Formats: sequence, C-alpha cells, structure tokens
Amino acid sequence: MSTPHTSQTAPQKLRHLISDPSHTVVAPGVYDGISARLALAQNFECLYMTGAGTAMSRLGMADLGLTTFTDMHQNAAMIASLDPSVPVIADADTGYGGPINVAHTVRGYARAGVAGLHIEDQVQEKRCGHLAGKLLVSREVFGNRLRAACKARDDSGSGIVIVARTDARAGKDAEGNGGFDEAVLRLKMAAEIGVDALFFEALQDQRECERAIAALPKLPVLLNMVPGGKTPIMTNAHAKKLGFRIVIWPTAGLEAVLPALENTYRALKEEDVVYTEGALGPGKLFEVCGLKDLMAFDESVGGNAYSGS
Ligand SMILES: C[C@](O)(C(=O)O)[C@H](CC(=O)O)C(=O)O
Repeated sequence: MSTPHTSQTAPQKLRHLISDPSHTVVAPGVYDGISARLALAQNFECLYMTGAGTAMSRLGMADLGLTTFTDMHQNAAMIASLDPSVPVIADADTGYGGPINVAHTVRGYARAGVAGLHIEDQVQEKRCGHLAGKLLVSREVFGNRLRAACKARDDSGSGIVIVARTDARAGKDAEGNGGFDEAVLRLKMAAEIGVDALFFEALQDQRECERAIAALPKLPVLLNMVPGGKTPIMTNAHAKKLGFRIVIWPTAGLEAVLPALENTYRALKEEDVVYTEGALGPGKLFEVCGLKDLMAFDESVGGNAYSGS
C-alpha cells in the first residue's frame, strides 16, 4: 500500500508534460476505482476522469448535468489518490454554478490532488458534447466562469491546469451565436483570460481539426476522441501530427464494459448459471486493486490479520 512519493505536485507534472511542444499526452477515460487501476496498470502518463462515466457509474444517470460538485469531487479525489505520481485531468462540466461555485470547484479539485480540469460554456442543463441541441451561456458568462477559475488557480497557489472547453461548434447561445468561428472566438477569449489549455469540442472532420489548430492561440489544444461521436476517430500519433497536445478517450473503457456486463447478466438470467471460462477468481480480481500490497502493508507494521491468506 505504498503511496508513491513524487517531488512534483500533480499540476506541476501535468504542466511539464503539456509544455513540451513535441509531446502529446494521451489520457484514457476512467470513471471508478477499477477502471482507474486498470488504466494505471498500463502505465499511462495521465488519466482523464470522464463526467459522463461518473454520472453513469455513480448515479446511474445519463450525462445531462445531474452530477453535482460533490459527486464529481469525490470521484476525482478517489481516482487522483490511487497513484499521485500520475496526473489526472477531471471533467468539471460548467463549474456547477456562478463564479463563486466555479472558484469553489477549482479549489476543491486542487486540494484533492487533481492536476487539471475543464470548464465549459454550456448552460447548467447541459448534455454530452456529442449530442444535438446544445445551448450555451453568453460569451460574457463564459468569460466570468473562466476568470473565476483562473483566479482560484492563482489564489490557491496550486497551479492546477485550467482547460477552457467550448461547445459552440455544435451548439448556440440565446442570441444564436454558435458554429466554428464562434468556437474559435470563445477560445481566443479564454486564452486572453489566462487559461492553460483549450478544448474545442465536437470538431466535425479532419479539415476542421487542422483549421482549429491553425486558428487557435499557441496554447496546448485537447482533442476529445469519442467513438460514435461527432469527431472522426484517429490514432494518437495522427492527433499529434495535427498539432493536438492532449488526447482524451473518455468513453473507450465504457464502450468495452457495457456490452461485457450486459452479456454476463443476460447469460445468468437466460442460462441460469455463468461459467466464466478462465475465471480470474477472487485473488486475481482483488489484485487489480492492490490486494497483495495492502496485505504486505498490514504485515510490515506488525499486523497478522491476513497472514496465511
Ligand atoms: C468529455 C465528456 O465531457 C465526458 O464527460 O467525458 C463527454 C464525453 C461523452 O459524453 O461522450 C463529452 O464529450 O461531452
């Protein structure tokens, strides 16, 4: 149960990773302890806590703005604590209210050891960025959210990485502002406010990816790879070639898990039994979540609760 020591804080580590223009950070989506442990076991240098996955796994609800600060903060804190040497970028949706809520969110995530977060310009009744009919707050309100986030970052001294996300490409505000150019305008505004990275949600094709990179200020740009979503799937190597410096894969794990669980539960119902071929068994199942390390820790301090297991 050793908590790895690291001289750099999680935000410092992430800042270091995204400051290298020749490097692209790849972050698999995780949403609970098991998915985070499995991603860590593959030695990714960064994890992404998906809000959609958090809503589904913690609330059993779709990604429609139902998760509160408390839901997201608790999940992010748990995930960030598993291996503090691996930075976590966590979804922070709209920031969960007005400027003081956004600042509270940023401070809370920073205290929990989260390395970076993104704040978007959808209204509170938000939805997944790859669904149709998104409504946005005005540029002014988005600017206030981002100013609050940057001020909280600076006042806290945490250096938590603030990523500005715009949903303007596939959404519009009450005055009808939306589309590619509006997205660029909003991200330019975000850069002027002082955010650390930019997230252009729902880019529609490769040409748009190129245009976005050319039009945006020289901050690291994040690419969101959602299979079946609005942006064509590409390799991380290709995203890097296009100029993206962070690639997140929020639903990659969920896409694998959902059919696997469904098939298993269906088989149990229909066939009255599940014979899992090559079953791991409890020992190996729990080992994914540190069984041996936990027992060794107990023994190292004189405990004998698990000896002989
Ligand atoms: C990135 C995202 O905010 C997430 O919650 O992980 C989602 C992903 C999804 O719902 O597919 C988004 O793109 O809005």
